Amino acid sequence: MLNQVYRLVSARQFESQTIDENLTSNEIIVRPTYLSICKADQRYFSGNRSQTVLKQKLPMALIHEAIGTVVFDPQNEFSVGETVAMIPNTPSHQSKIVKENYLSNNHFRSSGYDGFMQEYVFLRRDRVIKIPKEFEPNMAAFTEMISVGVQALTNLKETMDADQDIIGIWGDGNLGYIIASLAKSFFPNSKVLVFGRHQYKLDYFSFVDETYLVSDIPPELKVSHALECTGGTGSQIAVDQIINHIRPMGTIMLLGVSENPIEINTRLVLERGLTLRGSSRSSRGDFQSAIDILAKDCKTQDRLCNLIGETQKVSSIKEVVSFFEKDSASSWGKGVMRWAI
Ligand SMILES: NC(=O)C1=CN([C@@H]2O[C@H](COP(=O)(O)OP(=O)(O)OC[C@H]3O[C@@H](n4cnc5c(N)ncnc54)[C@H](OP(=O)(O)O)[C@@H]3O)[C@@H](O)[C@H]2O)C=CC1
Ligand SMILES: O=C(CO)[C@H](O)[C@H](O)COP(=O)(O)O
Ligand SMILES: [Zn+2]
Repeated sequence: MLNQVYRLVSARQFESQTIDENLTSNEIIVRPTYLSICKADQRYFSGNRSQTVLKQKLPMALIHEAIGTVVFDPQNEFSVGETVAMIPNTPSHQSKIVKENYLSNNHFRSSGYDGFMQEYVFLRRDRVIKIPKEFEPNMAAFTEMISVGVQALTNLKETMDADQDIIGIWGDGNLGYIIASLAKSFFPNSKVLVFGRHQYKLDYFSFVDETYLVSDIPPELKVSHALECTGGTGSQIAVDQIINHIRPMGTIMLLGVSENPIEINTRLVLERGLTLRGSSRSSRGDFQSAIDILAKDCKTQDRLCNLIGETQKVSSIKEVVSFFEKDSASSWGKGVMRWAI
């Protein structure tokens, strides 16, 4: 079957390319409906990656956060028209030790492999997951990012010591907001504190116990454990501040993606017996947990709806380009495209 794939060929330039795809019985066909933009997509779109990486990964269809409707399932496990989230991570083997999102030869869509900016997406059936009908579709579009939050909080739970008093989240953007929204589901008895750079963003976090501007943290304030959700050069400053505000033997979960290596004060990491653990992407299990948490908890669903930023129906490549630009200039929330190409 001929399919149209909308690939980024160079910064700010997409091209429609026709590919011939054959469906195997283990695959289903999904028509994308709502596509949410991740910072990783923005870095490719704006050419904010090294020339070597761009040369290696482009042309490539962007977007790894999306829902769609089932068009065809040769095994009739999914009904036609059913809404599903698509899982970008496609592992080729399993391991009893390594989680599927850390396996070395897995394929991650929109990071070296075509993402969801396609007319139809052909996926292995274990790479789709049913979305409850009552979920707001713009919010459901960023289920992948919510599942990243589930993965990080699960990793933190696995690693942290018995002190669960105070969880600190550095970063007042999308990822910080998602993790703050999920934190009480994982640590109901912990205080949740958010540290950010902008008061107007911190105002969205009204449901957490305390928020602080990073320029104004009381010197004596200490957290038990911390999650770094800043990225870029902000990561170095955030990690340094966390090291100075974390109790001995605390765990720091690192989530922010930095283009260049950052410096870490290892002397203090050693002295304080800290654990630094990276958390990247998510597994099918994290998608299911994210959906289960939201299905049981309307408050968290409503909070995550407050993260919906710019939304727009897009019917042409020209509209996609202007939507990426609008999303990049937006001061709050996740940009979501209603896919009509
Ligand atoms: N590990 C994973 O699997 C994933 C990682 N990411 C990565 O996470 C990072 C954050 O993404 P996202 O939330 O969408 O981005 P946002 O830009 O929405 O959020 C980052 C926020 O952190 C603020 N910030 C910057 N420096 C600091 C600091 N030192 N202390 C506290 N806050 C700070 C930023 O302010 P300002 O704008 O002023 O800099 C911004 O408000 C990105 O690098 C992204 O690629 C995203 C998804 C999954
Ligand atoms: O957003 C993410 C997961 O949701 C990751 O940050 C993203 O996969 C990083 O990919 P890349 O190496 O291509 O920047
Ligand atoms: Zn992402």
